[in-house]
Amino acid sequence: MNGTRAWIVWGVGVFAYMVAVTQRTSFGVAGIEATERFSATASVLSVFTVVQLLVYAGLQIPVGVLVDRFGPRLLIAGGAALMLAGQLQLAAAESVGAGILGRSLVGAGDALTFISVLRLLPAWFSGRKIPVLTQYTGIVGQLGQIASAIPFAYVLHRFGWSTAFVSAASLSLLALVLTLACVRNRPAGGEAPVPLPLRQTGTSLAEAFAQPGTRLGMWTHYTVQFPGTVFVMMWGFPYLVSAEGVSSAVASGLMTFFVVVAIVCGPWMGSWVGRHPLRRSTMVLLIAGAMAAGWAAVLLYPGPAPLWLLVLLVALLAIGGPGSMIGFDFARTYNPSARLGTATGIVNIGGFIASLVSMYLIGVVLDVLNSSGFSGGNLYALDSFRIALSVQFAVMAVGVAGILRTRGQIRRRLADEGSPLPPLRAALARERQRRRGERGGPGPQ
Ligand SMILES: N[C@@H](Cc1c[nH]cn1)C(=O)NCC(=O)O
Repeated sequence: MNGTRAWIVWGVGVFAYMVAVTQRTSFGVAGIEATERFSATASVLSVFTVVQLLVYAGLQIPVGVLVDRFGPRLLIAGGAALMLAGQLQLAAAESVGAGILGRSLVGAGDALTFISVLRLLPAWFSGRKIPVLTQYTGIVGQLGQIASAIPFAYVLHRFGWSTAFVSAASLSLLALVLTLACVRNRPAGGEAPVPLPLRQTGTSLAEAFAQPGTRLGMWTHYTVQFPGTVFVMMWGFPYLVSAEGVSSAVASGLMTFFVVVAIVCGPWMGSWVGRHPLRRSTMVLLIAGAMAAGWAAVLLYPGPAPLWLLVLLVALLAIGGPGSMIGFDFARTYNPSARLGTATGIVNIGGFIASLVSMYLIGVVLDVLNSSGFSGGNLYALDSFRIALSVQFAVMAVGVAGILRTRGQIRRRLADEGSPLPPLRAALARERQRRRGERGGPGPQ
């Protein structure tokens, strides 16, 4: 199944996703210009991002249902068309309302893209390649963030607002044309999943949600995706610069390091998941524990944290991106192909809901501490951030509880079906023997 054609289809799909990430992150780069163009305060500007993320999260389940019904090609093309329209609208917008309309269109187009690209994988590839390619899809997509941080920012500063957003829009036009020309839902002669009658769509959604594997995927995505998203999309920069006292250049360097770590870890995690499908949730819990330990170390450090500790924190937060992709692997392995898009949509909501809730709560706590006088007039004081960022432990605890509950349900089902999960110690011993065997040592006794 994995011929040249499959690589072309996946390559174009990933390009479309990378362009979606560029459009998603382009507005963040243009914050200062946006303040001037729309004569808006910081909180009005944050509405642009919140609305965009709300549209994105709100559309995940409808998009999942649509991708099962109409196939990924139409949705990836539709996503590119919406983002093209959104960025052109933003290029011309001169009022806050017109700008928010543009960002909403971008959020909607973005929502259509990622789960549709993931939906191409089981149609064009097989076996252990799928978790690895799932990781690569996420990784290559993140390069879109670099495209908005460097070339988009250059065009914005050199040629101005409208030229920059029209240039960004042209990337979506290219993605649209390439998708229509190269992407097919499945190989020629491949079996098309029988589309469900419309009235069964609700049943399929309920069945996807009732499957504990889907909910395990959703809680996985919820638990390990949000700390990195909150850091990169909203609070990381003000925290590093205003509270920890690092320079803007160092803060930018740490943000770039974040992308690099996610890129380096993804393939390794994909192949690990392919080899240990029964230990995926353990890996997720380890990642969550490491992220919580990283934040605890930084927040409890007396005074500003040393740079090495901030570097370690950023590395741990970055691992959450590839870690959250394990959630999609749960959706794929526990659902039949006909409702895979729906299940993927449910999973993808998790991390974005947790991110929105955390971003909002951190802002509220900072505001309350400032208006009570605790912050001494500095909204972004280190001690205020220590308290506000601790909100994330509570959000994460909810996710960990969800993971433990759903994985317990799955394990009980496996035991009832007569194939209980072997203890972790036995699995690790088997893995050691396998490695010894690979190195030419004595094989299993
Ligand atoms: N977890 C992210 C993608 C990712 C992969 N590696 C680092 N980040 C995710 O869920 N993405 C959904 C999307 O639409 O981007």
